[in-house]
Amino acid sequence: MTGFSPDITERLARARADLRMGVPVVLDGGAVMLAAETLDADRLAHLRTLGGAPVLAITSWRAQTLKARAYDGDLARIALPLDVGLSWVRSVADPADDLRAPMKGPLRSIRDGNADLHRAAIALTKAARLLPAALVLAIDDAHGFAKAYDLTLIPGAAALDLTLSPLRPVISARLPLEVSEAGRLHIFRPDDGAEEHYAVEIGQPDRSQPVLSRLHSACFTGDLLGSLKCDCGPQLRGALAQMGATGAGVLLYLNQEGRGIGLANKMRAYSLQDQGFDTVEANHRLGFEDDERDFRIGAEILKKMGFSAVRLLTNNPAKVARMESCGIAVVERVPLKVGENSHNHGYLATKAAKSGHLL
Ligand SMILES: Nc1nc2c(ncn2[C@@H]2O[C@H](COP(=O)(O)OP(=O)(O)OP(=O)(O)O)[C@@H](O)[C@H]2O)c(=O)[nH]1
Ligand SMILES: [Zn+2]
Repeated sequence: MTGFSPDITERLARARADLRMGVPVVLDGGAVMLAAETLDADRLAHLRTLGGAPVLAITSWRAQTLKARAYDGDLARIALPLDVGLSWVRSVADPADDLRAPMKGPLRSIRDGNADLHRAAIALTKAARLLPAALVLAIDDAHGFAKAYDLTLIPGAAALDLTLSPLRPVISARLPLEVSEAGRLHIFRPDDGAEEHYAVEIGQPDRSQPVLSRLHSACFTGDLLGSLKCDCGPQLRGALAQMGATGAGVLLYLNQEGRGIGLANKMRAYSLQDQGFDTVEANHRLGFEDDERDFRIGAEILKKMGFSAVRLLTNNPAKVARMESCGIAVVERVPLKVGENSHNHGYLATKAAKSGHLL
């Protein structure tokens, strides 16, 4: 019982908002962190006055591109040299200028300190949809430090805890659509203050039978702008059309833009793709996994709506496996091959070759 005080989930939501503004966050367990992307000169100067040995925590993907050592598996910790400023931090975190100015180093990786706290710091920057890089300084008295500077304090372990925030149905209303007049839009809101997700229900699907279903990940560029770089827009409309034609279905619109890295990072990935990297390489150069989505959200919404079995519209076998592992039976994979063009041909081929998508 915390009464008026924010619980851990709510503190994490605050921490994400703080990091997006450039405000430091304190990790219980002994560290203060700042997101590399939103760091400014003033706060970097302040960090310097605190003494100690700040490190820039990056993922091993990013370290690989920078040819820096990653001693902790998925994590690399780079010592912050004494004589560097904001532009050094930015250039380690952001691959935009890698090709133009490849030398950031030599970068000295460290082995000491609490690796889990550094991991938590990176997880928080990802959750804030920023570049996955955090400046971290060990401190002795986390509680006192947070109080002195009026900073959000979170248990470091909470950022590493992958439990799914509960999702609550907010409202649903009738929504006649071009594909079917019997449409209904449901809104689901996570307790942790993150993005809402939507379910479009077509007709009145029988809850005791497998429902024709699509888990669609948000793609602002494809869904709304008609981008030719991917196949999302035609897949969205194609899935709805099939549901309309058969009279029943449920399309989940999951706000996990850019396979979970956010629109700004997706545009960074597009910019790298213009330099010749493919969709998977671009994610890795930025420091991300190739897919950062959490499909438990989709499974949770289906269960909340009373569905336990689906005929899943997808070309992605990993999606099928993740639904099954979350307790949703996928009785059939229904292929959804639409929207191939000369611009997205390479993208679709890369997904087939590297991500296991079926052509
Ligand atoms: N990071 C990144 N995300 C992309 C890129 N192109 C599209 N996306 C995002 O990828 C998501 C769509 O995922 P896809 O990999 O196309 O397809 P899928 O959902 O895995 O599989 P299907 O069910 O077959 O469509 C959307 O969130 C898009 O915003 C890209 O080049 N980089
Ligand atoms: Zn897309």
